[in-house]
Order: sequence, then structure tokens, then C-alpha cells
Amino acid sequence: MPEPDDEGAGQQQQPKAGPALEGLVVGSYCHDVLLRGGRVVGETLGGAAAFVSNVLDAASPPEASFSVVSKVGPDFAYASAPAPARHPPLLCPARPTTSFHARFSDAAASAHAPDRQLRRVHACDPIYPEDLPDRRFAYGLAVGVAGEVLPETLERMIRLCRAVLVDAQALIRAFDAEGDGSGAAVRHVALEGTPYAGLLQRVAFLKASSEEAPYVGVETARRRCCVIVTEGRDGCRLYWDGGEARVAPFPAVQVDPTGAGDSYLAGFAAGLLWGLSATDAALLGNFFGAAAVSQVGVPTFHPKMLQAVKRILEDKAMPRSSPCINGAAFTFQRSIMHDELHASLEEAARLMRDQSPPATENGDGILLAQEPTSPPSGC
Ligand SMILES: Nc1ncnc2c1ncn2[C@@H]1O[C@H](COP(=O)(O)OP(=O)(O)O)[C@@H](O)[C@H]1O
Ligand SMILES: O=P([O-])([O-])O[C@@H]1[C@@H](O)[C@H](O)[C@@H](O)[C@H](O)[C@@H]1O
Repeated sequence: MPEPDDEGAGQQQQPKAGPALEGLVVGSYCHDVLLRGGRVVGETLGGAAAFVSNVLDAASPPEASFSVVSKVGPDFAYASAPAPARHPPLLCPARPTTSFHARFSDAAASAHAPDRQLRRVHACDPIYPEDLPDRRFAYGLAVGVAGEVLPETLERMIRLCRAVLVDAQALIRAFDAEGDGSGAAVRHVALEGTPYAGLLQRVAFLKASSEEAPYVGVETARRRCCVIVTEGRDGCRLYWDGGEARVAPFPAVQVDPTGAGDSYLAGFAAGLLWGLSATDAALLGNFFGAAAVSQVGVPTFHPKMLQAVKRILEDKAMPRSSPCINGAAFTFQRSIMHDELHASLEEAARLMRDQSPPATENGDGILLAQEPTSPPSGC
């Protein structure tokens, strides 16, 4: 696992030490407009920073903390929402808040939402290296959605953080302005051809959806860092140099796929913070990804469900001093308690489902409710 990378830092001032288990989340909050069949059916707080902060605040170990570096314009409409209120963004007075239109077809029903057509309508300023706090962190999450995490910013994150986890959408998105005022269509470019490719060797985990995976080049990337491919309702797979694992999902009735990948990555990071191996931590990723799709926008978690999850993690996780996110090296393989952990979390997931009203198509609902998925047999 990479140490905070001091490459080239010799001639620069060394960053100060930070709290033992402090994380750094880098990516901007945004405005999301959800359209179904051309009709606006939802306007919500968005941006990976919102979904990630939501899960880390809910599921991190008590001794962990994190800072968020995010940028918004004076038009930001969600300053009082829990995540931005707890982790205030930087204000860019001369720029609009980043905003996306997520268009779904009338018949949208897929967990991967391949028919989710994204358009970036506004983009706030990028996040520059100098915007990052000058201190060391146990881990960093590079979670840009609109290209705001620049290569030089990711490079500085690598120097500041003991381990960096990256969402591929921060690296491989391109934006094709249509010129008709409807914003820029979001498409993907091959990671190998971007300025980020050379940084992969110094990243600990790279997460990509199955739609993004072909642009990442899993077989090449896995030789540089652990690659996680999320597969919607089918869970996820981990690929590292020397092994791979499939991790079963949790049942969910999908009403809005937005933020599933973001919530997954935050749940995964929280699992590492609890001392779980990467394959076991992926269960927590699947758990919070499933929670995210069960609600429109940034999900709220029932306190009883969170209590159950924390009891499980306190009971099953390794002592936090174990070599994981703040140790010498990551453990990738599933542990002997993997299946038991899945079963316990599934019990907690039932609490969440019992507490939230069934998803229905009621005009305000984003997408058709889906039958809860029954997880396939273990890996
Ligand atoms: N319909 C669903 N049912 C259960 N879990 C889901 C569903 N959709 C997503 N998830 C969970 O969220 C994770 C991320 O979702 P995915 O759609 O693959 O990512 P992204 O949002 O980046 O496209 C999945 O690996 C899975 O664990
Ligand atoms: O759904 P997901 O891929 O995990 O992440 C989403 C981004 O892809 C999207 O650009 C943004 O507008 C949403 O708020 C959310 O962050």
C-alpha cells in the first residue's frame, strides 16, 4: 500500500501531521435535476461529496473524522442540508454551482440505469492543489463528478494521504457541449489516455461501474492498484494483482440510482476504517449502495439500522490498529466471517426496508419500483 507519497516533496515544506484516522473527501456538491420521460420529477442535492459525506458521517468508526473540499456558486440551494451544513463548501462568487440533468426513459427500470443520460448543465471552478488543507490524512477519496479534481490535485492528495481511493467518474468523464443551452452530454474516455493514468500506481483503490470499466482497462489497472467494478443489483467484484473476488449485493427496491456508486465507495472506505479486509469492506459498500437506490436523492438512514450496523462492525471488525487503511498494507481476501457479515448486514437492511415507505410510482416517484433482488449464492 502506498505510503503518503513524498516524491518530489523534498524541496517543499512537509505537511503537518493530522488526526490519526482523518480522511479527505475531494469533489463538489452539485444540483441534480431528475427527468423522467422529459418531465422534471425531482430536484435534489447531488455530487459524490454529498453521498459520500452522508455515509461516512453515518458509518465511520467513532474515532474517525474527515474533511471535505468542495466548491459551489452563490446559487447553491442546499447549504442547510446535513452534509453541506456539516462540511461547508468553498464559495466561488463568480461561478454557478455544478449542475447535472439526469434523464431517464419512461420505462427506466435497470439497476445500472444504462438509460440514465447525464448532461452537465453548469460547472463550478475546478478544485486546485492549493485548495487542499496542508496536513496529512489517513485516507483520501477523489470523487469529482464534473472534472473538478484536476490531475495535479489528485497528485497532491496522493502526497497528503496514506491511501487514496478514486471513483473512475472523476477521471474518465468528458463533456460535449451541444451549443443549444441544454448542457454538455457526459461521455467516457479511456483512462490510459488521460493525465491521471500515470498516478494509478500511487492509488490504493479505483472504483468503476460496469459501464465505466471498459474505459478503465481492468486487466492493466489491476496491476497498479485494486480495481473495484460495481455491478448494480448484482453487487460488485474486486480485482487485485494476484486475486479477485465477487461480493454479493443486498436486496433493494430501486427508486433512484443516483449516488449508488458514491455511497458504495464511502461504505467501502468505512469498512476499511473499521479494519475489514477489502473484500469484506465491499459488503459495506454494497450495503450503502443498496440503501442509496432505495430513496430519491441523498438517502436518510434509520437510526435503528445504523445502530445495528455499528453493533455488527464493533463485533466483527478487526482492531483498528490492524494493517488496513492506516496500517502497513491492505488485506484483500474475504475473511472467514464474510458470509456471517453479509447475513448480519442483511438483517440490518431489513430494518431499513421496514422503516421506509414502499417505493411507488406516484408521480413524484422517480423510477418504477423493482422487485427486491434476492442476492445470488455467495462468492
Ligand atoms: N438495484 C440495486 N439493488 C441492490 N443494490 C444495488 C442496486 N443498484 C446499485 N446497488 C449497489 O450499489 C453499488 C453501486 O451501484 P452501481 O449502479 O453499480 O454504481 P454507479 O452508481 O456508479 O453506476 C452496486 O455495487 C450495488 O452494491
Ligand atoms: O450515481 P453516481 O454515479 O454514483 O454519482 C452521481 C454522479 O454520476 C452525477 O454526476 C451526480 O450528478 C450525482 O449527484 C451523483 O454524484
